[in-house]
Amino acid sequence: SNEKPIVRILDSEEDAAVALAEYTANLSEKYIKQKGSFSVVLSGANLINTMRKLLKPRYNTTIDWSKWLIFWVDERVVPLDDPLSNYKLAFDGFLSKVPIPKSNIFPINYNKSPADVAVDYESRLKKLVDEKIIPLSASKFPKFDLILLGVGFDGHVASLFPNRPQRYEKKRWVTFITDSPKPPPPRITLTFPVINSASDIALVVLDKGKADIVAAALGGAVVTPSLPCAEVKAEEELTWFLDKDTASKLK
Ligand SMILES: O=C1O[C@H](COP(=O)(O)O)[C@@H](O)[C@H](O)[C@H]1O
Repeated sequence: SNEKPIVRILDSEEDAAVALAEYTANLSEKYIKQKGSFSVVLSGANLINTMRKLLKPRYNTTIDWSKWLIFWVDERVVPLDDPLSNYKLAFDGFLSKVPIPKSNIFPINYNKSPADVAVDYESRLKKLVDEKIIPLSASKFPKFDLILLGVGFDGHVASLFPNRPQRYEKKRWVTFITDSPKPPPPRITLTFPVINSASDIALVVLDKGKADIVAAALGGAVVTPSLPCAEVKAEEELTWFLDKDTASKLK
C-alpha cells in the first residue's frame, strides 16, 4: 500500500464536488475494466451532497451504473424510511437518480437490535465473498474498490469514534454501537480491518470547522486517543479532498 496520502486542496466546495466526481468516474472505469464491477461504500451526512456532480452530464451518461455495487460504511439502526437513515439520505439524494439495479444495492436489514443488524450485514458480506462478487484481501477481509468517508468534528470516520471501543475491533467485519456520541446512538459500522483493506479511499472534508482536526490528522499530531481519521489507510491510494478553508491550518 501507498503509505503517504494524496491531499487535494480545491478552491471551493463546488470545485471539490467536481474533483470527487472525476475521481470516482475514473475509478469506476478502471475497476469495471479490471474486474467487471465497481463496489462503492458510502457514508452518510454531507458526503451524499458532495457526490451530486455524478448525477450530471457527462458522468451520468458515461458511467456504467449497471456494474456498481453499493454498500454502507456505517448505518444508523433506524427503519430505512427514517429521516436519520443513511440509506434514505443516499436514496433520496443519489441512488434514486441513477440506474443502479436494485439488487446491487445493499442497505441494512432493519431490526430493533443493533447486534443482530451487524451480524446480518456481516453474513451478507460473507455470502458475497463466497460468491466471488466481492474479493478477499490478503488479510482475509472483504476488499471494496472504493470507500467514500466523511470525517466528524471529533475525527470519527464511519461510526468509529475516538472514545469508543469499536475502533479497536480486529476480527469482525461489521460491529455495532449502542451509545454513539453523535445521535442517533444505535448504529452499525464496518471495522478498521475492512476499511483499511479497500483498494481506494477518499476522505472528503469540506467544512472549515474541521480545519483543526484535519491539520492534526495530516500533520501527525500526537492526540490521545488517536483520531480515527488518522488511522485510515488504503491498499492502493488514500486521497483527502479538502477545500481551501478546511485546509487552512495545514502547515
Ligand atoms: O454520523 C456520521 O458522521 C460522519 C461524518 O459526517 P459529516 O457530515 O460530518 O462529514 C459520516 O461520515 C457517517 O457516515 C455518519 O453516519
